[in-house]
Amino acid sequence: MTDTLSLRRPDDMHLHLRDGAMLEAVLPETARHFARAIIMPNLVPPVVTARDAAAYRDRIMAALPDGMTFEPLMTLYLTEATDPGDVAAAHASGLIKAVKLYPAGATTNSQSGVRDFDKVRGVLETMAEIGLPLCVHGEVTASEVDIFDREAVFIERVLDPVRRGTPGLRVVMEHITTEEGVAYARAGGDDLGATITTHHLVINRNHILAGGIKPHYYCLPVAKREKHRLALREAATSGEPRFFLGTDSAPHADHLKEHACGCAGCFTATNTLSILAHVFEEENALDRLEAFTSLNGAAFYRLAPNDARIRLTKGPAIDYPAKIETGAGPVTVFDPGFPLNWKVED
Ligand SMILES: NC(=O)N[C@@H](CC(=O)O)C(=O)O
Ligand SMILES: [Zn+2]
Ligand SMILES: [Zn+2]
Repeated sequence: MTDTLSLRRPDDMHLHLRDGAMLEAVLPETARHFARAIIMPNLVPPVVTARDAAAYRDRIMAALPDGMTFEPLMTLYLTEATDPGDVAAAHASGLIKAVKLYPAGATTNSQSGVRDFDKVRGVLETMAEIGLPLCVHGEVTASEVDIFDREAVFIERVLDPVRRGTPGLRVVMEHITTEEGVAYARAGGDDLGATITTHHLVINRNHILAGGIKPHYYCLPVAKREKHRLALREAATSGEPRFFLGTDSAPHADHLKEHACGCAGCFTATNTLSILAHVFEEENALDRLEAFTSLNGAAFYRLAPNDARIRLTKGPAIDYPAKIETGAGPVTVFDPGFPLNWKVED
């Protein structure tokens, strides 16, 4: 029986660090275990220009506690006014690793996102030329589309036409939640990747709604029915290069989650690796955990994998905080609903 695991230091290819007091509190939770992360740009106001991204990167590095190392991989928030020249320059200088597409109104702080895809055609064409990935929040926003169908409908109505209209565009389907998402990612070539979150491997929609509403399990895309969770577990543990970890760890202060109109997002940075080891062990796939957390994402982003390693050991249930304190209020740590026996060693 395996009770020790050594992995190359992981990368989180979809992370929300926020800003200010929240950034200060959540950054160490990620930097403790992860070497790098793709940093989501949905601040208020969003990170739209190269200048915004450089300033945000500096604030992240200033918030990093002494003695910790971490490399933020910056992204730009795509708007209908984004300048292709600014994007190309930010890529050429090494400042940004991706551009993020939020359909306007799809999720937290997406109101500056894209409504009319014709308006971003020039940027997408530039990105295809220079090989810069587009990270996509893949949900339609049409009010008549059922929230549980919004990902599958997006693939058909938006993602597939955009990809066909911009040959060579490299795309990451972010936080996929459905068997349709898994199948579409699999049908693509090397220019298509997909992130899978920790929480979508653990919860289905019953966790949110059965026996009382559980706001800390509410995120977007919303967790779907059990067959979709099983499809995600199969994909994540398959070792296939197109699937990699993007935790989408998305902190919101408790008073904004436990609210009549609660925010979407699960905060998983603190215990993600312990949960993933548990899930991969259940699927008899511990030998493929490193591909998911540390190799596949780096390869997609054309980065060398990290040289440093982390070690996990299996033992008595670990302790982790139910909440972390932040200057913006307490933030609840995702509760997987089972004890965690895999511990990341210091
Ligand atoms: N995933 C979420 O539920 N929330 C994210 C936004 C996002 O990634 O869609 C957030 O910024 O809070
Ligand atoms: Zn999203
Ligand atoms: Zn996100």
